[in-house]
Amino acid sequence: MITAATMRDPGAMRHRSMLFVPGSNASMMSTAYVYGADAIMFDLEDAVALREKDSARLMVFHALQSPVYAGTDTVVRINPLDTPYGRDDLEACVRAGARTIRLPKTDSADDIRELEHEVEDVERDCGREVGSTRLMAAIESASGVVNAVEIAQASPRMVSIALAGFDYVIDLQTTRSREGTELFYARCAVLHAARVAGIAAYDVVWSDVNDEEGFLAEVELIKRLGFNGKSLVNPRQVPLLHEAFAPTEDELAHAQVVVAAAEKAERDGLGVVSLGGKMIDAPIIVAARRTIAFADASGVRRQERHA
Ligand SMILES: CC(=O)SCCNC(=O)CCNC(=O)[C@H](O)C(C)(C)COP(=O)(O)OP(=O)(O)OC[C@H]1O[C@@H](n2cnc3c(N)ncnc32)[C@H](O)[C@@H]1OP(=O)(O)O
Ligand SMILES: O=C([O-])CC(=O)C(=O)O
Ligand SMILES: [Mg+2]
Repeated sequence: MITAATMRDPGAMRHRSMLFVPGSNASMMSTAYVYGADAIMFDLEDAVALREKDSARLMVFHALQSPVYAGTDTVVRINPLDTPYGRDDLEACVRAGARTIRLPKTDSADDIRELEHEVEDVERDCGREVGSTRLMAAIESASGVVNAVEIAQASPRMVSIALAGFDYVIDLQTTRSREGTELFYARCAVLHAARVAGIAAYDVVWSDVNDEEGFLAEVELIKRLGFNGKSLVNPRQVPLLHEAFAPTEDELAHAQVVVAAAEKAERDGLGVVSLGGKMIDAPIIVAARRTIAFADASGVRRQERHA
């Protein structure tokens, strides 16, 4: 039986970066794995021109099976199922062993249930383990935002949900600003939906790849809101994002001391711990463990700490 627990490995929740790579660009696809993104997302949707849809699908089919992507978390953004390309995209990607399918323009839980049904048919057909393909939804409309909780909970295969800001602002009848005021409600709604469902939340892409300052300001905002990470369009954004999400050495050192004190209290049979006169309770211990997990994902060096 497919359960949420079997689909969601804790590693997927620690992802910060999901790098878009146009499925029609052979040169980008052949090198994308070197940039250290937590997940590589081959795109068959809006980055691919209509006349290249079939050739891009074939290239992604081969890239997914290439040994260079064997150790990479691969995501494919297929075309919506109500387009002439969606079902062919899905079949090719599931057959080739994509770890996650990203459904763009998800407006309702029914979109995910339809996708799940189709994925299961292909898995059975090609002899892949039923349930081995994970799903994620990109929310790109007001309907999607309003239905975000049902979408996030629509299938045990769901591992994450992403806000897609460019199409969303068109639906909202506004434009994308540098500070992102127009995205605030949607960001909070998508994030809450992810947390209710126990899955990861990804923020919008930042398209002006030369505006490093604007990108970093947005990253600070989404980190503070609680997002797991962000969809990216350019390799230069990967280290910037990872660095911004990495705890400082001081934050890591404090988290380690908190966890060590909590573990000692548990061994000593004490319920409440005091650290430097401050009470350490359960939420603080959870936050400290989260900091350590982020530090591990970011490669921040740990030192032995004792209570
Ligand atoms: C709204 C949406 O739907 S967004 C999702 C769809 N869009 C995409 O997938 C866009 C992907 N990104 C890109 O095409 C490009 O990064 C752009 C157009 C944003 C910027 O292009 P440039 O300014 O030329 O990028 P830049 O100069 O940083 O490229 C440097 C190198 O990185 C490579 N590169 C750039 N973007 C990517 C990428 N997304 N994946 C892999 N490699 C990339 C380039 O091929 C180049 O390689 P080279 O040095 O071997 O020639
Ligand atoms: O899915 C994404 O992150 C990008 C996208 O399509 C959008 O912003 O409309
Ligand atoms: Mg879009």
